[in-house]
Amino acid sequence: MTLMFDISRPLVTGVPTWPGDTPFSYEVSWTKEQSGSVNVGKLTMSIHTGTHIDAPFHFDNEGRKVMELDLELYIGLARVIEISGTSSIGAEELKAYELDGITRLLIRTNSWTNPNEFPTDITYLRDDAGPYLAEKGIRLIGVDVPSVDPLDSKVLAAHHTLHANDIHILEGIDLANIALGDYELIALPLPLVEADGSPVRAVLSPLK
Ligand SMILES: Nc1ccccc1C(=O)C[C@H](N)C(=O)O
Ligand SMILES: [Zn+2]
Ligand SMILES: [Zn+2]
Repeated sequence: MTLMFDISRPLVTGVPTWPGDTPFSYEVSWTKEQSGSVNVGKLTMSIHTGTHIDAPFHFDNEGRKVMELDLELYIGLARVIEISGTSSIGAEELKAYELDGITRLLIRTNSWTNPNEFPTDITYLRDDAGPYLAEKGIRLIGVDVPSVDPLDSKVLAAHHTLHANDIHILEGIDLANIALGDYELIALPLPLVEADGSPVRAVLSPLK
């Protein structure tokens, strides 16, 4: 039996976006009747909608763009852990978890409680999370919230410290129905050459 768990948030009209950011829209801009053969869709969205990855260019003008990222980090063994009921996560909380040999870590914070609304308060990563995770060999961090920083942060300390420690960022995954443990993750970004991030279809498969 091949099981695959979809941990992506559906992209649909009305999906929550960052306050002030571009609303998501899909429309058939050229109908089958008009074209004579096919329906042709048009997509308008902020890249930071739903389940997506950030490229360093998102928070650093000199940073790498999507096509320059390490593709192999978005496929492979990932561990899903839960750290909930805390307003932030740093080395202290992370120390409780066995992370040896783990490259990709997905954290269920359970702090985005209503998926139909943009959250007002989320569990974020503190400055010492990046260095601690890097020391453990983590290269990709995934969270079930729209940001690794506080929603009102302008300095984006977690984004910067994760990047400085060579850790790639995956945001907005949906881990609500996923049992904790190890999986094969696939969350490939689109080949957007100039982009600051990319929507991803993120899935977890049980290990064989
Ligand atoms: N889209 C935005 C609009 C305004 C201010 C921030 C954002 C963000 O996307 C930041 C967030 N940390 C993110 O990486 O998704
Ligand atoms: Zn983002
Ligand atoms: Zn981000």
